[in-house]
Amino acid sequence: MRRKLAAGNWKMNGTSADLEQIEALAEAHAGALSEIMIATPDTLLHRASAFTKTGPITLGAQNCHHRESGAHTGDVSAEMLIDAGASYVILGHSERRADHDEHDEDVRSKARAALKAGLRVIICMGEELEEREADNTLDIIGGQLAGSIPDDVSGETLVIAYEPIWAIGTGKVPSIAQISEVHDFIRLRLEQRFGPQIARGIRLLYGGSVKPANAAEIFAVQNVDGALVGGASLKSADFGPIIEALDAS
Ligand SMILES: O=C(CO)COP(=O)(O)O
Repeated sequence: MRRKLAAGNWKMNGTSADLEQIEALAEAHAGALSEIMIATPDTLLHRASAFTKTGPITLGAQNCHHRESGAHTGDVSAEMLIDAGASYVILGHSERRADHDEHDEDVRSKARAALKAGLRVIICMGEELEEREADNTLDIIGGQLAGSIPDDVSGETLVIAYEPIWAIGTGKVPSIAQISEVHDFIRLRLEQRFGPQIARGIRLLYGGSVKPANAAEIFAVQNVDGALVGGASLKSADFGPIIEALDAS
């Protein structure tokens, strides 16, 4: 049985004043059935870890370097993230693919480094609007799956987030049928590559304009095991109802 995961991606938002949002979530959802992960900026990880020592909240980072250490000014290794309090790292987010020219092979080597260090990885993938309109979505996702995911994964260590680029921060959400089609396709490809036992343990998140108002409908989809939430994860008043919808699904 896969444990549901409500994952928040704070992106480049948040200073120490916002730690109270994590504190409030930890208090309000101490008994949550779902796992709750918040990927803060690296600068907040250590202080946020004070609120996540007990209870269902785990912390994550939003990127890591593919090497363990060395002369890489401005970069952060997986081991450093663990040291600061992270147990997850989000990799291959479309914003990093666009802003930092990250490609599938970069995501794959970062994922290898993260897994080796002991982080769990959330690998993101998704299509552009033109690709969706040209009916190429499954080809794009199939390519990203094959290229971004390393061989040595398990249901414990790998989470995949399907985030259509055109749905991120736009208020637009794919139809339930579209979400279902992509998630079923990802599960099938994982089964073909890793075998049914591993594939059935890997959690598949939907991401892109998830809000309290649409969460329950999305969580009712069979192969949706949770969400990767951007804007609505910044305030506990928004993220809380999403966690409750996931617990109830
Ligand atoms: O990119 C996302 C999460 O990684 C989704 O962001 P929004 O929830 O703000 O659309």
